[in-house]
Amino acid sequence: MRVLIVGAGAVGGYFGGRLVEKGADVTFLVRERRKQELDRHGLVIKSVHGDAALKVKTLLSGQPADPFDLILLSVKAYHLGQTLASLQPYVGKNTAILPLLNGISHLQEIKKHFGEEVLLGGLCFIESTLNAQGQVEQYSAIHEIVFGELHGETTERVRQIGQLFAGANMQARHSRQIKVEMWKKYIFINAMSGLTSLMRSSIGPILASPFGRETYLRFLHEIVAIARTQEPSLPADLAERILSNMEKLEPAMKSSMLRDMEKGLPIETDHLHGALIQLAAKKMDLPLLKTVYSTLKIYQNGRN
Ligand SMILES: NC(=O)C1=CN([C@@H]2O[C@H](COP(=O)(O)OP(=O)(O)OC[C@H]3O[C@@H](n4cnc5c(N)ncnc54)[C@H](OP(=O)(O)O)[C@@H]3O)[C@@H](O)[C@H]2O)C=CC1
Ligand SMILES: CC(C)(CO)C(=O)C(=O)O
Repeated sequence: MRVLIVGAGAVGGYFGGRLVEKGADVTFLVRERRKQELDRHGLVIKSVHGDAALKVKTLLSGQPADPFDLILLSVKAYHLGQTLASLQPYVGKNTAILPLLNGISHLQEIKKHFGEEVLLGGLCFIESTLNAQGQVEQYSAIHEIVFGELHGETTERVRQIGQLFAGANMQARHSRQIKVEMWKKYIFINAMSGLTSLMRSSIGPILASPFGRETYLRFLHEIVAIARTQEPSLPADLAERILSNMEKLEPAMKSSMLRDMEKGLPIETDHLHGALIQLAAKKMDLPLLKTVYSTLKIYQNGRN
């Protein structure tokens, strides 16, 4: 299976690197600066699961290549539009696109470009970032991809993708309910990125602060209320379940959004918080979600 990883950043670099380590046929679609970095130093992973320094194949957008069997999409949401436009030559009638972005609205955007057939549902659980040397740093025990057909069937291509990941130094799981799982991850990350970025803290001190737990639960309730209008099969007690899972996480855990803010980088608040507000009925009362979104927009506009 020929695999194209689009974006050799914290997510694409990590999972793509784990596939290269396994011996899979992997190419990274990158931009000029990242290409030079990878050509000069290789793809370096510093991880709690073991370090790696790998020689990798790269492709610059516009360079000729046959369509790939699988495209793993791992760019930030604010780069998606221009990235999709550059992918056209590499998408053929047998290509599957597996997006690993946080959020939901990118599914529509990908469909608009390439139609419904190519698109799989996907998400990942990993805590990783690129350091100043362009090395992938990966911190906590979890390093998992979840994937599946949006219609839920177990097709030949998802079987093949399962085989691709099998034996690599990472976890991968096929889901027959990938859309629901994407919504659950979206709710989880919406709340986690929102509050860790708003309070500029990892999760432990937030939950331990005087009204931290209460605020977290209220925020989750707002988010779950919107999500259930879109995906009614989500359980009514999801906010409580997510909070109880959050309490089991390592207290030092941060969202990738907070890590990006600490580096002064752009953030995905339009894609995560803004897109959710757009899905909400006008009459819904969303004080926390709107506070988070407007605070993060102040950061974003300040950068601009
Ligand atoms: N990091 C994490 O812990 C997690 C992140 N996620 C999600 O995964 C997605 C990716 O995040 P992450 O990996 O952290 O982001 P990064 O910024 O680390 O990586 C994105 C990469 O995409 C590259 N890129 C941007 N545009 C293009 C393009 N047109 N062609 C080729 N490459 C391009 C950037 O390269 P360049 O150097 O050229 O700018 C960059 O290296 C996000 O939606 C995020 O929310 C999900 C779970 C965990
Ligand atoms: C919370 C985490 C690390 C889980 O994968 C994540 O998705 C992110 O920070 O973007």
